[in-house]
Amino acid sequence: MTHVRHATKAVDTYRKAVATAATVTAYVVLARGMARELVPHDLRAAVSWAASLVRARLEPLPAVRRTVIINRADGFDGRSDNCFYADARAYLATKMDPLSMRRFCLGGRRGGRNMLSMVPGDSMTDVFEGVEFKWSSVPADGKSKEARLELSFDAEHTEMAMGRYVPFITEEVELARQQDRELKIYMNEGVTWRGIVHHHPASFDTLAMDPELKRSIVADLDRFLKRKEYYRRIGKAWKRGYLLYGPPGTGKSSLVAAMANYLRFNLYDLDLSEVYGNSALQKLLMAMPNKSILVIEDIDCCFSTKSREGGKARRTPSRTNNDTDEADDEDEDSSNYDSSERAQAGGKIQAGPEGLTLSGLLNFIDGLWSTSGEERVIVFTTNYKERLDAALLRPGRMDMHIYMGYCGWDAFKTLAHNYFLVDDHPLFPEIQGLLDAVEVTPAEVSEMLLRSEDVDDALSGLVEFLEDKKQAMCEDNQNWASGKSVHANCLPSPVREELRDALKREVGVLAAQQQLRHLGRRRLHVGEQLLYLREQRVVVDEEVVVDERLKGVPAAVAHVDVHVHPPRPQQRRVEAFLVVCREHEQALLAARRPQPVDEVEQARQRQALLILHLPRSALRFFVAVVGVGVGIAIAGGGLRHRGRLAGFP
Ligand SMILES: Nc1ncnc2c1ncn2[C@@H]1O[C@H](COP(=O)(O)OP(=O)(O)OP(=O)(O)O)[C@@H](O)[C@H]1O
Repeated sequence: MTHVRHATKAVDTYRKAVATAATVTAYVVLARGMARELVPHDLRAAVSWAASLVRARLEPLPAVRRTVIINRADGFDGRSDNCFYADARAYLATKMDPLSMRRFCLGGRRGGRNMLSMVPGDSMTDVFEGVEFKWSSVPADGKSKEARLELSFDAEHTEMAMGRYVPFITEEVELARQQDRELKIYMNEGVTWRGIVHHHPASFDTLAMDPELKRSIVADLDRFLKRKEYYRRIGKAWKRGYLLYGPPGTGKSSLVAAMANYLRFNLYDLDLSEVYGNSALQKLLMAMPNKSILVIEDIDCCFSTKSREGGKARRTPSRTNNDTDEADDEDEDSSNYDSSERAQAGGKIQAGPEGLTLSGLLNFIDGLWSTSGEERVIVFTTNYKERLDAALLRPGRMDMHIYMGYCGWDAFKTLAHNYFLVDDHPLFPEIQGLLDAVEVTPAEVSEMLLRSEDVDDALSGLVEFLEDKKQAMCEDNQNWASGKSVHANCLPSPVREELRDALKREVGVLAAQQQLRHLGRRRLHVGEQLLYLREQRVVVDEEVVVDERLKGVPAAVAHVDVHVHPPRPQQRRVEAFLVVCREHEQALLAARRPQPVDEVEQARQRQALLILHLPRSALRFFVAVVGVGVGIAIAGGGLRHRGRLAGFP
């Protein structure tokens, strides 16, 4: 019943509404007819004009548009290229979505990729800060022989378009170009830089290190990039310094490469032993462009202690700290060096005002770079921070000190992910426990992971390696305590340091370093393997990356094994084998086999002479192309064969 009552009520309401509408319409028609009849035509026209005036006031005006024409060729002569045309095309290519376009052009390679572009006659819209900008590709016509781009927008946004949008496009494209460009690494040769393409794959993703530290480095680099105005305002050169320190093989060079890849800056690897004086250094530094990274590796080896202590007896950087010790020994025992070596060394060792000290170098960099150039990063690396000059460690000198340490759990997980894309594995807990117990470098772990493509095999191999290391460490600790022979790498760090110093002091390992320096080698990984201290005989195997830059060239990475046999200080003998490894493993073995001393001596002397007289580039060529697979022996007091020396009293 209620339902029927509701329906009847609705029908009544509807009827009333229809009747009212009909009445209103009838009145309007009637009023219109009467107005037409009664109101004079002029009055009606005046009312209509007034109404249109009010309407025009209330309605918005159609927007005035501005159009910017961007020709392919430049303004006046029409012969040079218009840079902004290329920028705009590159920018639009990144904004085009092929899925939403009916047709588009493909071509004009950039950074090894094909670029999309509009078909002449088509247009697209880009939105910047909420404002629409219309881009059209206009075909050639009577006005212009070449197709052009047109950018149109509402006139009220003209200021924004020219002041922000156009510069934004240029900056974006410049940034993308930087990302696309091939990076280079430059080495100093005389007073010039020589560059080769730098394809180091290291990135912050692949770098195995403490994640917090990694984040802080990236944040620091980002902040540095953004602070152009800040540096200008405080009147300082726009540069940032990083000191990387830690044991060999912990990723210092990899971090430098990751920085270069992240910033897209070229690397300038300064070998101070090749710099003959202040003016040469000045020329080199001045020749470095903006957006570059200056790297000086093993900075602790570049300056003598005396120069560090106040410059009383300054020398050029070609001598190492360690050399200094040796030099002191030389005073006691000048028979250690023959006159030709002395002459050779003398080519670079000059006392006096021309010599560089570390603080001098730093001031030089500050001075030169504050007057010219900007956006530079400077990186020093060292294995021994404690040996560094106070000038370098002074607050404000190097902006960030970064310790690259042994492989921890987080670092291992990064490596495992890099090599096998695994984030978990049944062997992980065991590995974690072992990593807590032994000191192992990321380089050692990487090497173990590289040994097999099968994750189970590789991780089992790593577990075995770590267990051996742990075992050796325990044994060596016991041996060390009871005065027996030791495996130095497995000793606790302080003891190892002590040993290293003792080794240097007692047996002059650095005689070997001095020799190796003449081979143009870059870095020395001191990895003492066996110390038979009680027998007063030391065998040191030093692995030397002859030249980091040769990586990637087949057979370019070499080992130098240095064997020091020091019965008495004045009878030191140093033997160095420079052996191209990997593909030439056989040659390495052959070179180690006992051979008649005379033959070996002659052959090696020839090679040594050849190498000593070759410039670095030729040395690299020699090593890389000819593939020197045999050892080069150099002895402190003459060349000798290992077999003979092993029996030295
Ligand atoms: N932290 C790391 N992350 C990833 N890989 C690493 C790391 N450390 C070392 N490696 C691996 O070991 C190799 C050697 O490392 P790298 O040359 O960077 O060490 P380093 O600390 O610079 O050594 P050195 O002090 O002897 O110059 C690298 O090519 C890389 O494969």
